[in-house]
Amino acid sequence: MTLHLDNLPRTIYVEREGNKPLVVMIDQRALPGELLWLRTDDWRAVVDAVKTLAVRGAPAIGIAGAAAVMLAAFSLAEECSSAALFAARLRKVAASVAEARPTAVNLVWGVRRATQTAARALGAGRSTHECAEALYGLTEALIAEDEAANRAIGAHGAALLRARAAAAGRPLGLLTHCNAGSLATAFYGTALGVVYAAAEEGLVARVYADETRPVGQGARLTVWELAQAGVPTTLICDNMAATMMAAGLIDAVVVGADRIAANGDAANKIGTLGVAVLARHFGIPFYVAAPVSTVDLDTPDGTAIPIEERDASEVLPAPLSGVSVRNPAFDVTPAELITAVVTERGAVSPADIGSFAKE
Ligand SMILES: CSC[C@H]1O[C@H](OP(=O)(O)O)[C@H](O)[C@@H]1O
Repeated sequence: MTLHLDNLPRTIYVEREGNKPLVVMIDQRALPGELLWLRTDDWRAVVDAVKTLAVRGAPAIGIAGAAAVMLAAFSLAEECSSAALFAARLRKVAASVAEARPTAVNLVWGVRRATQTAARALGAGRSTHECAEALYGLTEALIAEDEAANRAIGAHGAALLRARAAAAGRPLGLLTHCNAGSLATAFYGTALGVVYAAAEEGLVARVYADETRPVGQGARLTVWELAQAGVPTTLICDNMAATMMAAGLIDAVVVGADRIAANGDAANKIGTLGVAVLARHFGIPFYVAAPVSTVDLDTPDGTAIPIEERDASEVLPAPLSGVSVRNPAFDVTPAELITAVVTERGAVSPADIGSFAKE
């Protein structure tokens, strides 16, 4: 299968306009209709983009978190008369950025990478402007690190699917939920990174993409991304997954994750748990693809993962009197329903993810 990954735009990156740093992000709210870009030097605009899902996906919002702290550092270096005041105000901004969305641990991880870099720079006697420049360098490094991790995840995931395709004697039908693709990362994607790597080996016959209500990351983002890349794709409603599995069309499920607890329980887009239960019923392997930065050793199990409750209007745009709405943006798949977690370091049983991530 000839892929066209060069058709995929980069999701988030940084650039200079003169000396001014800019964060450039695809505004994913406009896809698939329009490819629009947000370009800003204001950290508050980056936080708003995360909150409004203009930029979304665990690794992508981790990078956005670090980038927002970086933009704040450049502004504060101009405003603050002392390093102490700069440090205090940067810490306050960082805390605000980290609160933008609660479930994906990558956001806190990205902000922490930035605050640690800033503390090291200031501790080494660097100026506040030099500290801001160090954060710009960090943001570029995180973007490169993320893409490299995604390509490694893809390779490890393709190895698993190679064995499945060999056993089946044919290319595979895969199901995915939400968007854990290039659009959810700096580039290439995690679950879709596995798809791309496997597709390049001729291991993929077709991807079945859940529409993923209520925000439609599958219907708006995944099918657009896979079509751009040239992967045969079928869009299905979320309530069709069982029928596709019963018809023997699905050989494996590959999804992303927003936070993986120390015991291997994994939080991902709402609806993932249902897919995992169905996969278990039909004897279909269920893979979670995520970088090690998505593993949160401070969260012992899935019950401790904070689940974002988003606005009711995403589910019911016109409120009905007497009708309440729930809109949890994520659910938690227990480790026992996960066949393997595929990371950049390799594939591992979810039960072993804690020790694996510590290495
Ligand atoms: C590669 S992780 C992507 C992950 O993030 C999505 O959530 P959201 O679109 O709300 O940021 C979804 O859970 C994906 O699996």
